[in-house]
Formats: sequence, structure tokens, C-alpha cells
Amino acid sequence: MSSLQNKIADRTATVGVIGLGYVGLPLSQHFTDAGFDVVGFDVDEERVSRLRVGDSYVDDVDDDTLTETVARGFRPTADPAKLAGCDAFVLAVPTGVESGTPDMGAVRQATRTVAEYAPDRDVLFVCSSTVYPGAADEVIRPALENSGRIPGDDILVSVVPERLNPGGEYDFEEIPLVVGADSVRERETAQALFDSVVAETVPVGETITAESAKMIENTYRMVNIAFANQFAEFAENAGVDAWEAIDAAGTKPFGFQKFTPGPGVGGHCIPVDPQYLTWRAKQTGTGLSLVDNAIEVNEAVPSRVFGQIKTALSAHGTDLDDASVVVLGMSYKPNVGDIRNSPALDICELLINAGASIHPVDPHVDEAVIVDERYEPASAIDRGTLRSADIALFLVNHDKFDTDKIAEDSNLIFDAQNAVPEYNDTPVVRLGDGNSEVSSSSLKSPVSRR
Ligand SMILES: NC(=O)c1ccc[n+]([C@@H]2O[C@H](COP(=O)([O-])OP(=O)(O)OC[C@H]3O[C@@H](n4cnc5c(N)ncnc54)[C@H](O)[C@@H]3O)[C@@H](O)[C@H]2O)c1
Ligand SMILES: CC(=O)N[C@@H]1[C@@H](OP(=O)(O)OP(=O)(O)OC[C@H]2O[C@@H](n3ccc(=O)[nH]c3=O)[C@H](O)[C@@H]2O)O[C@H](CO)[C@@H](O)[C@@H]1O
Repeated sequence: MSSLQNKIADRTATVGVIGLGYVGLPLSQHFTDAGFDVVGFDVDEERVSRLRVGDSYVDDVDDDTLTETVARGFRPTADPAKLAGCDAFVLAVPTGVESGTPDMGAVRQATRTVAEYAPDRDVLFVCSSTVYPGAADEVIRPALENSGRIPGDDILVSVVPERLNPGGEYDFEEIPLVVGADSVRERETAQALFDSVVAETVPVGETITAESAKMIENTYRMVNIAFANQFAEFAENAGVDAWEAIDAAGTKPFGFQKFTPGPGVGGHCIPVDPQYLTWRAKQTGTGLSLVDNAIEVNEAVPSRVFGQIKTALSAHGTDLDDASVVVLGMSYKPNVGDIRNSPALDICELLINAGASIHPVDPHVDEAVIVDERYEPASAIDRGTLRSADIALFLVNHDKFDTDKIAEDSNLIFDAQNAVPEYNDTPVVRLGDGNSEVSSSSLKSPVSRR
């Protein structure tokens, strides 16, 4: 075994985690729990200050866990020089999209930081940020070479795409991780590191293979959600209850994974990652029209939902510019506070621009800026506000929402999650349900509901 592999095996290696967000902070915690000294570097000094005093901004690492992790030796810092002496570096910096092109700025910058401070020899570099197929070849290795390093020799390079599932049902260590590297030595060293924190690592022969696997995982999901969203539109106009039909399809024990419609597709991964693949496909001469179309389908959902809200209000005698709208759920999915690319924000922006007054409610979201105005969502539903509002939009099915009370107190409901029960004569516009009031063509007076 190399001296680095020995240091990983006996936990005397020091791990540097670069980027302390939704991915980097849990990684820092788990490497610390595995017995490593961990230095966490982030350019955001305010975040570092909060971490130092046990004030977590990541749902998956609560304050007590963070305090314990710092007590065990985790060292958050905004000073890159503190990374000197680390034996392994794991990148968890943001990778976005700028007008359809992958934004590799943070990856490039963080790679240069590693090259500057890493020891001269026996160093492992891991990219856990989500990048396009070929990014290690085109961005990471050249950035290391430009800093005088020899990738695969004095610095080992691997790609280990993160699969953590914020607020999800799988614990970190239960989720297998794909480990991609272009040589046996690099792959085995990266596997040794990640075998310390997850039950299973899956080696693949090249970094581009690991990058591609990540693209397949999230593009598969995005395309199938787009199908569920487009099926909902079909169902609304064909008199089908999409939710019941999808549930029924879900009873098939093989060859089918259930996806459901919603107000749009948010988060940092699903709407973003497939755009890396289509960008790369265009570069290498393949048009992934299916993926391009699916992206467009999902991007169009919030405005379609806005149209249905406008129609529903109008059918109940209220113009948008005079409407009071309670928005139930601002985050991009249930039981998380992450509002990145949240469709609720798009819908609220359309409502505000149409003159409606919105009353956001979300127990997990502290603030959201919409049309340059800062909103602090109520953490709980005020029944008086609900009773006096013209419509309640049920956009995110947080466990903390009491759907019975919502049904009881609302005058009109737009239910984008098929989660609000019927209550007396409360009219409900149910996304994807051709039997409810869903679109101008099929809108009926309240009494004609099922
Ligand atoms: N959030 C998820 O559920 C998830 C899941 C899998 C993969 N990923 C991927 O992991 C990567 C990180 O995502 P995230 O959700 O943790 O992002 P995040 O925005 O929560 O955290 C990123 C952190 O990196 C810091 N940062 C930015 N540039 C930096 C630099 N040059 N050097 C050091 N720190 C820097 C930011 O200040 C921020 O604290 C992305 O590529 C994302 O696609 C995210
Ligand atoms: C490591 C990583 O990359 N993990 C990803 C992460 O993705 P994520 O956190 O972005 O969450 P998603 O669940 O994919 O939701 C995205 C948006 O799509 C909407 N949606 C979803 C399902 C559906 O049937 N109908 C919908 O409309 C939902 O409301 C939300 O806005 O976790 C998933 C497991 O949860 C993983 O599989 C996925 O790889």
C-alpha cells in the first residue's frame, strides 16, 4: 500500500473538504466521525463563523451534531492556507448553469486552491461536485497541470459524485457511491477514503464514467417527472384523474417507477444537471432532443399552473389584481428549507406581477426574495388569513401542514399535490385531475364538482 493509502487506513490522513454546503458539511461530519482530522474550507466567512459556533444552516446536520463534530476536531476555515498539509481534498463547490452552459468557475477556482496548498506528493483529489461528462479531463486535470502538478502521479485524481438525499429516507452511509478514476492506484486510493464513510463504493474505469453515471441518474429522473407533468395536462383535458391513474400504474411490481406531477421541478440537481448532459451532447455532435424537450416541459409548468389559478379565481368572481393568495409551501420539495429553483417562487412572481397580494407560509423557509422584495414566510398557517383569502395554493406537501384544517378554512383551493381532502363545499382545483376544476375548458361552477 502507498503511504497515502496507509494514512487513510489508519486514519492519520487529514481530509480537506472544499465547499461547506448541503454536500460539504455532511461530508465533513462523516469523515470526522470516521476518525479523520478534517479541515473544511469555504469562501463564505459568515458561513464559517456560524459553523465554528455550532450554528448549522444545513438541515441534514443539526446544531448538536455540528457542535459534536467541531469538538471532535472538524476545523471550518475561510483561510485556504489552513488546507496546507491535507492529504486528501474533496470538492463540494457549486456547479450551476449560465445560459445553458455549465458554470465550472467554482470547480476551477477550488482546484487551483488545492494545487496551491496541497503537499508536493502523495495527495488525493476528489471531485464530488456534479460536473459534465469530461470535466475532469477538460477542467480539473488542466488546472492542476497549469499549477505545475502531474495528475495521476504527484496528485491522484478521482470523481465521486455525491448522492446524498436531503430530507430523504436513506441515511448517508446506506447510499453506494460511484468512484471513478483513470488508474488502479487512483481508484483504489479514492475507494479507501470513501469506504470509511459509506457501506459500498462502486469502482468504474474512468472519471468520465462516474461523471456520466451521475448525469444518467438525474436525467432519468427529470425526464420521467416531465412525463408525469405532461400526463397531468393530458388528464386535465381528457377527464382523467392522473393521480389515481398513476397510483394504479404504480401497483406494477416491476418495470415501473412512480413519478407524480407537481407545480414544477426545483432544487439544485434535477432541473440543472441534465443541462450539463445536453450541453456536452451538442458539443460532441449528438442532439438529445428527448432531454431538451423534457427540460422545456418542466420549465413551462409554473406558468401553466399560474394560468389555472387565474382561471379558478375568475370563475369564482375574483380578478388577480384584487386577489389575496395564501401560498402553502415555498421550498422546492417537502420537508426541506431549500428554495433553489423552487417553482413556488416562479408562481409567486407571476402572481405579484399580476397584482395579487401573496401570503407565503412555509415552516422550513425563513426568507425568500421575490420580485426584489424580501418575504418571511409564516412558519404556521394563520386560520384567519386563510379564511379571508380568495385562494389557498397547496404547492409543497410538508409534513407539518394540516391539510384537514386547510380544507376547512379555505374559500377556494388550488391543490398541486393531490393532498388536500374534500371538505363540504370548499371548491378545489386539483392539478392533474380532469374531474375537478382544472382548466378554462373544463372549469365548472363549484356545485358541479364530483
Ligand atoms: N444539494 C444536494 O442535494 C446535492 C446532491 C448531490 C450533488 N450535489 C452537488 O454538490 C455540489 C455542491 O452542492 P451544494 O448543494 O452543497 O451547494 P451549496 O451552495 O449548498 O454549498 C456550496 C458551498 O461552496 C462554497 N464555495 C463556493 N465557491 C467556493 C470555492 N471556490 N472554494 C470554497 N468554497 C466555495 C459556497 O460558499 C457554499 O457554502 C454541486 O455540484 C451540486 O450539484 C448537491
Ligand atoms: C444526490 C442527488 O442528486 N439527489 C437527487 C435529489 O434530487 P432532489 O433533492 O432535487 O429531489 P427530487 O425528489 O428529485 O425533486 C426534484 C424536484 O422534482 C419534483 N418532483 C419530484 C418527484 C416527482 O415524482 N415529481 C416531482 O414533481 C420535486 O417536487 C422537486 O421540485 O434527491 C432525489 C431523491 O429524492 C435523487 O433521486 C436525486 O438524484
